[in-house]
Amino acid sequence: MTAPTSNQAKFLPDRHDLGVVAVGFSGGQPKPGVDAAPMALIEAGLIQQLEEDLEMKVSYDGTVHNYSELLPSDDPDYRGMKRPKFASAVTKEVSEQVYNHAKSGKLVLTLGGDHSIAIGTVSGTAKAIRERLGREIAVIWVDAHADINTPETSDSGNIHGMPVAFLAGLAKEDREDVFGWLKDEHRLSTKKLVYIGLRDIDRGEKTILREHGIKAFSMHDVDRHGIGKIMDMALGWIGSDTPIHLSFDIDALDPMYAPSTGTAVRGGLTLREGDFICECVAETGSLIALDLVEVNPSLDEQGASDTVRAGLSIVRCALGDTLL
Ligand SMILES: NC(=[NH2+])NCCC[C@H](N)C(=O)O
Ligand SMILES: [Mn+2]
Ligand SMILES: [Mn+2]
Repeated sequence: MTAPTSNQAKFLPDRHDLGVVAVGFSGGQPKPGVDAAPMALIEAGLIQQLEEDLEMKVSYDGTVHNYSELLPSDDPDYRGMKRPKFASAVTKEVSEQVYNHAKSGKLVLTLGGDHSIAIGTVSGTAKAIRERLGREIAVIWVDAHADINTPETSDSGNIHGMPVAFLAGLAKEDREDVFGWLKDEHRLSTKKLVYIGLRDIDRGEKTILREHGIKAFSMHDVDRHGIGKIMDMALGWIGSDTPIHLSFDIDALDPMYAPSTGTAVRGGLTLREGDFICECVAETGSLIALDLVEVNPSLDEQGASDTVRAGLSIVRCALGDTLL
C-alpha cells in the first residue's frame, strides 16, 4: 500500500466534490456593487472552469442569493452597528447553507459579498466539522484588515469590520436577531486564527490582537521574510492535520492587481503572492472551505475585469489547479 502524499483523505471524502454558495450581500458596508461580484465571477467562467479544468463536481443552485426576503422593515443602528438585523439574518442563512454542504463532506466555496458574510461561512464550517470530525477548524484570514472590531471598538459601525470578533466570541450579543444565534458550536478559537497581509489595523484592533496573542503576519513581515517563509510559519502555527477555512479578502492584494474593492489599501500582496498563499493551503490537503469576498466590480470600473480575473486566479489556486 502506498502512503498518501497528502492528508486530504482525512477530511475530504472526495476533494472534487464542491458546494458553491453565492452571496450577493453588501449590507456590511456602505458601498453598493459588491453584491454583483458572484455574478461577475460566474460570468467570467468560474463554475465552468472548476468543472472542466479542475474536474470538480459542483453543487450550485444557480442563484445569487440577495436574501431580500430577509430585509427587515425597520433596522436601526444597535450598539453602533449599521443594518444589524439584516446582516444577522443573512449571515444566519449563509451559515446554514455552508453547514449543509460541509456536513455532507463537501468542500465549500462561498462567493461574496462583503466580508461580513464570513460570520455565516466560518460559523457554518466550524459547526459542521465539530459534528462530522469532532475537530476544531483553523482559519487563515488573508486581508489588509483584521476585521476584528467589536461594535464598541469600531469607528465605522460597518459590520464587515467585525466578523472575526463575533466568530471568536470577543463580541457577544444575546438578542437573537442581532447575532444572538451564534452559539459555542459556531465559534472559532483565537489560537486557531492566522492573519496574512495586514496593513490597515485600527487602534482598538491592535489591542485585541495583542491581548489575545493572535498570530498575525503583516505586510511588514511578508517583506522581511518573504512569502515562502511566512507560509511555513503560518501553517506551522496551525499544525498539520487541522481542517483549514481560508477567508480571502481581495483587498489583501495590492490595488495594482485588485483595484475594484471598497477599502483598498496600498502596499499589498502581489497577485503571485496571493496565488502562492492559496497554493500552499491547497498543498496541505486540509482545505475545507474558501471565501472570496469584497470584489466590487462597480468601483474602479476600468480595473474591474482585472479584479475579477485576480479573484478567479485565487480560487483556482486554492483548489489546487496550479499544483503538479
Ligand atoms: N472587510 C473589510 N474590507 N473590512 C474593512 C474594515 C475597515 C475598518 N477597520 C472598519 O472597521 O470599518
Ligand atoms: Mn479588507
Ligand atoms: Mn476583510
